[in-house]
Amino acid sequence: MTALISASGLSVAMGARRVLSGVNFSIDPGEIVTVVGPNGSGKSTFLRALIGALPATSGHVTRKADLRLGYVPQSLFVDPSLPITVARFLDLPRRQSAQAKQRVLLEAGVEGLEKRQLADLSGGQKQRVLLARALLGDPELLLLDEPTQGLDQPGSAAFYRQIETLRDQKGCAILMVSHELHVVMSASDRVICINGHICCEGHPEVVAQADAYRALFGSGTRGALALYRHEHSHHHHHDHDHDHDHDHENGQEKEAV
Ligand SMILES: Nc1ncnc2c1ncn2[C@@H]1O[C@H](COP(=O)(O)OP(=O)(O)OP(=O)(O)O)[C@@H](O)[C@H]1O
Repeated sequence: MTALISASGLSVAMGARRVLSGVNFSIDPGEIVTVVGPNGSGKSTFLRALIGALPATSGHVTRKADLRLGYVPQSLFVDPSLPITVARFLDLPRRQSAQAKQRVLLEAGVEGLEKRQLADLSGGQKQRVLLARALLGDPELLLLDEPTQGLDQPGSAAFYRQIETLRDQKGCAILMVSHELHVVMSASDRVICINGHICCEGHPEVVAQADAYRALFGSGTRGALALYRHEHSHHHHHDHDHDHDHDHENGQEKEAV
């Protein structure tokens, strides 16, 4: 399988300060990868370097030719004194057909919102409209930088379920940054923990138990992780022989490094 993006020995400096060092990474079609790490650990820098918005100071990044990217920002501020409907918003910067708008709103889980004022939507609806906009270009890779900021935990969990459904239906790969480890991890095939370099990576279960991860985030997230699974009625067994009530959980395991 050809990777959509890969990085090898990627280092990025901001002025005199090295923000990322020696990062090796790749994401394949259809994969969901979540990047976690403390504040200021280089997560946004990593995303920006991967898409070519920031130059590598050493190492290199390779992107599939003509890679179709969709980007979902953290949040959207809408000035209530500037009325704009959802449909008009989706027409920026390029006019879209009514069918295209209908399709992406449906895919993002907010069908029928075309005529609503953006300013009147709930936080969760706004995030889904941003997601819908990112889907207009039929992306092979969706990048999300803390896409659920301001949503409560059930709202975030619902958003991540939507992301998973999208991947299952459209086969697009997802690369996202999130602070909400406990909510997002179950939706990920792979988690990358960054703190200036990759501290550990692998299947969510493996990362949650890795020493480097625990040193950064403590061990408290295990319980919350289990809680989230419970909501999904996932059943997990460490030998992975019996846990197939949901088949998206069967991603391969990598050893933590
Ligand atoms: N334009 C810039 N000029 C100088 N330093 C920068 C610049 N952008 C980011 N940095 C520094 O690089 C480091 C990594 O920033 P980055 O935004 O990648 O971290 P992050 O992990 O995304 O943080 P957060 O979780 O707080 O969003 C930080 O110390 C930040 O201060």
